[in-house]
Amino acid sequence: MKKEKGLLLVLSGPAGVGKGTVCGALRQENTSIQYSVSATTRSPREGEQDGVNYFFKTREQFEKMIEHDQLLEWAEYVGNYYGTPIEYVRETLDSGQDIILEIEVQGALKVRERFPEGVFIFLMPPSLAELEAELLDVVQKQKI
Ligand SMILES: Nc1nc2c(ncn2[C@@H]2O[C@H](COP(=O)(O)OP(=O)(O)O)[C@@H](O)[C@H]2O)c(=O)[nH]1
Ligand SMILES: Nc1ncnc2c1ncn2[C@@H]1O[C@H](COP(=O)(O)OP(=O)(O)O)[C@@H](O)[C@H]1O
Repeated sequence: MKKEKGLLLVLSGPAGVGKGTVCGALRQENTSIQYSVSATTRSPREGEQDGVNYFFKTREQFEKMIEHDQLLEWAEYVGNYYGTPIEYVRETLDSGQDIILEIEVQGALKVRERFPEGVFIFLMPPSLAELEAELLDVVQKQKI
């Protein structure tokens, strides 16, 4: 019998809304959901590992990935490229496992064009004022 394809889940929303927190909580649950590791041209932060948090690339390497159609979607965000390597997503779905992407909004819209059968989750802040306060807090902590 043919195996059912896995489910593509996309978690998106504005910066600081809590996407990372939701994904982190999901990981604690030890579900069988797989997590897509994105490629990015931003520098690794302290404690981040190549291949675990992101695949860290130069702009030239990233542009080659775009050229060779190796990304399901990509976007430029705050001066850096971010993109989802397509092969792992395909393999995972073909093997019948579910996969989640945690990506910003432009990327999520592109995924929706290619995979309309996916499940798209858009996280909203309780209010714009709370989002603004949260972002100011993040900026102060990271001294962006
Ligand atoms: N379009 C797209 N966005 C991504 C991808 N990977 C991460 N992002 C998003 O890029 C934004 C910045 O991520 P990051 O630099 O790790 O900072 P932080 O998540 O705000 O701490 C976040 O909104 C991520 O969800 C990707 O593969 N594609
Ligand atoms: N439900 C929530 N209520 C209040 N603060 C939250 C909530 N979820 C996450 N946070 C806080 O908001 C900040 C941004 O969360 P994060 O998950 O990094 O957002 P994103 O990945 O969308 O940028 C963190 O300091 C986190 O602790």
